[in-house]
Amino acid sequence: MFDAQRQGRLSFYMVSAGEEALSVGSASILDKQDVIFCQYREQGVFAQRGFTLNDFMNQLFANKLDPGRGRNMPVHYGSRELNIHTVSSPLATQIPQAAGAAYGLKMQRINDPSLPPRVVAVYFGEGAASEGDFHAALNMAATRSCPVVFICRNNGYAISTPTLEQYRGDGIASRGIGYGIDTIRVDGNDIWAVREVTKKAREMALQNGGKPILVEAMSYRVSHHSTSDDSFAYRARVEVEDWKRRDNPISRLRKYMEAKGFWNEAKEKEARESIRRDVLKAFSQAEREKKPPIRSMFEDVYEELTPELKAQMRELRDHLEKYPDEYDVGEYEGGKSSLDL
Ligand SMILES: Cc1ncc(C[n+]2csc(CCOP(=O)(O)OP(=O)(O)O)c2C)c(N)n1
Repeated sequence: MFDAQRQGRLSFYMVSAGEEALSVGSASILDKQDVIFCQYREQGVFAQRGFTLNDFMNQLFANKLDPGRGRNMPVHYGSRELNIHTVSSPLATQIPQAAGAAYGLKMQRINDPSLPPRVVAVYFGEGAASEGDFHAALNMAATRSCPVVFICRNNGYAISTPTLEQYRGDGIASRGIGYGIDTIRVDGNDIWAVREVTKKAREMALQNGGKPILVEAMSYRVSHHSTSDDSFAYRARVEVEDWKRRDNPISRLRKYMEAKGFWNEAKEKEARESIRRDVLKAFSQAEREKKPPIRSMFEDVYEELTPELKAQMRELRDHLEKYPDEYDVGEYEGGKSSLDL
């Protein structure tokens, strides 16, 4: 998808390479009923929970099958069915929202003890943890004893800011202690360690009516920050190549599986080929799909269109009729007629 952006077929993309163990490993332990808030580099969480290739592609191409109706930038996925709140760009806003959601879950269970125990898991980068929202969220979750697992992905960089310039203390973990929150730091590139820690964190978060837990998972951002970034302007190519080779969570898992006899070169080749085929199929399907109706830009704020919105819609329709050669309305579901009142 990064290459597709370079070919001009997609407006924007963010890669999560190097952080797969962290997102897939933690999500594989969480219950399907648990509520999740992501930052934007947790594709593995979505995939592990059942977000399909078509779901990813429909959002990336902002077509009519995207439940967000094409209103978000690519990579801002969300899924009501999978209990994952929609990714939101302003950094760290998801952290207090997660503390609040966890408080909500706690209150629901106090009112109705027959409800199943659930936690909230929230992911964020070490850069986002410099925002005031991070601190407000931890304090609120600690004082209100909210069942939330804060999962910090410490991947070494916040765009061009290395951790050396991000904080002077001992990373993010030491902050949890200051708020009275049980905290653990884990090797985020070891999928088994991540699973173990998430399992324990979830159990602890549900103890005694609920409490927050902070996990700091150490990893490395192998990719550029996004398609808008060239990371070799601020870090050496050799540093990235070294991390890819020496501490890649996928090759680590592969070596483990090969040693156990679960995996080999033939299986690897077959998997890579079939995954590539599936990705390209979903890609071309989503690319061909129509965009949401133009009308949808006026909808979903009010249950019914207000007189002002109707007037604006009429104005837009008149404008499109006046300049038919300037706009390609054919790529939108229903074309201009979606603007008929
Ligand atoms: C409030 C706010 N400030 C700045 C930005 C611009 N911005 C987007 S991502 C990013 C870096 C975040 O780094 P980190 O939280 O460590 O996550 P990573 O990208 O490393 O996964 C910045 C500064 C933003 N989106 N929102």
